[in-house]
Amino acid sequence: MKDKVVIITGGSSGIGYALAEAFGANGSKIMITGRKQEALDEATNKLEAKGIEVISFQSDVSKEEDNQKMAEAAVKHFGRIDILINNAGISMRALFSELDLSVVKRVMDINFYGALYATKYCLSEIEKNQGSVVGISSIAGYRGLPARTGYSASKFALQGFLEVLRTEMLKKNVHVLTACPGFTASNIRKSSLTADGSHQGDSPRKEEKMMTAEECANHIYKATKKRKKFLTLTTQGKLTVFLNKWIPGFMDKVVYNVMAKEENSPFK
Ligand SMILES: NC(=O)c1ccc[n+]([C@@H]2O[C@H](COP(=O)([O-])OP(=O)(O)OC[C@H]3O[C@@H](n4cnc5c(N)ncnc54)[C@H](O)[C@@H]3O)[C@@H](O)[C@H]2O)c1
Repeated sequence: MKDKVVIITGGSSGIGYALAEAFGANGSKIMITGRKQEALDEATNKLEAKGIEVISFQSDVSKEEDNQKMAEAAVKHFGRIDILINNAGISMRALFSELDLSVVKRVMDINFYGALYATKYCLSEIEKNQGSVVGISSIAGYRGLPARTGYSASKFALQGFLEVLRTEMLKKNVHVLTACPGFTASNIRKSSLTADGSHQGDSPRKEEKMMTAEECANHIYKATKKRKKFLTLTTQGKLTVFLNKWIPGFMDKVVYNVMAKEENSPFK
């Protein structure tokens, strides 16, 4: 991974920031992107203090033109792109019957279209270098989670896109990884959108009991290095994917009961 140029969207916090640390610690050159320059500056300073070669680029993944500019800026600065990690994402939590449809659109624009745009503008460079496209999906991209219609739909769509890309790139030796973390401690649940599009504010789950962002990033780093096609994390996540394939009706009940136990569950 030494000297590989890695773009990480949404790289100023959570799993994205931990990925910047993991790749950077192994000698990769990093570009982190995000919407807020202040958060990017703070993350860049912390990474530089660890001896990591890093630049930031202010960009909203849901805006196609920002992704084109991002790819151009990476090539201008580093001369190449080897790995794109489509990490930027948001979540939502509300029953579909109560949900303002603009929330689903916002989630799709970031989680699905954001990855599509970023990949579109980085792909020719990645092809030249026989590099990698990594998509950070979720267990929710294999098994729909109640009160997460928009989120699950965006991750199912992402996985469909990645599967086709992987197949199209077979003879070009471009590696495509679909990475599916399970519950990982981060801000994603606090910033989740509610039925009317406002932020949830609190996590409904015990974040301290989850995998850390650093552990998650290390798994993704290793899977990228080994050019694995799939990474499914946590025993609970693997079991969910496996059982859902064979007994989806039974899993409806299991998943309903698990999600209904969350704090302030919309089912109550
Ligand atoms: N934390 C989990 O439990 C979990 C589980 C499975 C998958 N994931 C996925 O991991 C990825 C990272 O999430 P996280 O848990 O680290 O949460 P996080 O909220 O810490 O990170 C998400 C990052 O994306 C950025 N972002 C959001 N909208 C953006 C936009 N329009 N343009 C650019 N950047 C934007 C945020 O600012 C943030 O830096 C997401 O794709 C998420 O769906 C997380």
